[in-house]
Amino acid sequence: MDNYSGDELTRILATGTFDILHPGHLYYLEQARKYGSELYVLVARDSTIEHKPKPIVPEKQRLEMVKALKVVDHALLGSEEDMFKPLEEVQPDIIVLGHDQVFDENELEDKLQKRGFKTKVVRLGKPRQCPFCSSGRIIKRILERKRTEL
Ligand SMILES: Cc1cc2nc3c(=O)[nH]c(=O)nc-3n(C[C@H](O)[C@H](O)[C@H](O)COP(=O)(O)O)c2cc1C
Ligand SMILES: Nc1ncnc2c1ncn2[C@@H]1O[C@H](COP(=O)(O)OP(=O)(O)OP(=O)(O)O)[C@@H](O)[C@H]1O
Repeated sequence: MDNYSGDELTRILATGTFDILHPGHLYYLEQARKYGSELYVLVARDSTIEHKPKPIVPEKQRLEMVKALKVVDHALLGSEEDMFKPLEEVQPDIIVLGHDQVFDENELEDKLQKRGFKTKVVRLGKPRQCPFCSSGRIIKRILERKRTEL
């Protein structure tokens, strides 16, 4: 899809954990913002994160930091029970998935349709490459540094 250039309001939704912010997150959000005129960011709840280690930073603090980013128009915490519930409030036109997010875009679009949403789903391509553009890698680095100090 081309970058957004129209006059109408197009709501974009980006999602993620955003534990320990880094430039990769910024890059993702800036790329997502290009698809529309208003960027909503849904921050995952501590209790729902099961595909990787639980975040270090608690959900309210992760939300506060995401909200403060210039590229973000609105940020909210997700639901603990039903991932489609917050979408009733946001009503996104487009959901932008990051390069490595665990959802299949066609499957997600089908599920959204079944729930009555006309939302499109797009997936971004290449990630931003930098040594610490990953929360997991930052944590690993801290642990290595501490281990050598012992
Ligand atoms: C459309 C959509 C809705 C989501 N809704 C919720 C939600 O309500 N609550 C939640 O905790 N996570 C929700 N998530 C999942 C997370 O925001 C996040 O994408 C997922 O945990 C993968 O995280 P990661 O990319 O940071 O690894 C949703 C994801 C998508 C794509
Ligand atoms: N380096 C990067 N370049 C582009 N997008 C990124 C990058 N790092 C994270 N993202 C995107 O940011 C969103 C939130 O990512 P997430 O919170 O999982 O961070 P992460 O650094 O990838 O975490 P982890 O290292 O624990 O996997 C996802 O959509 C993810 O694809």
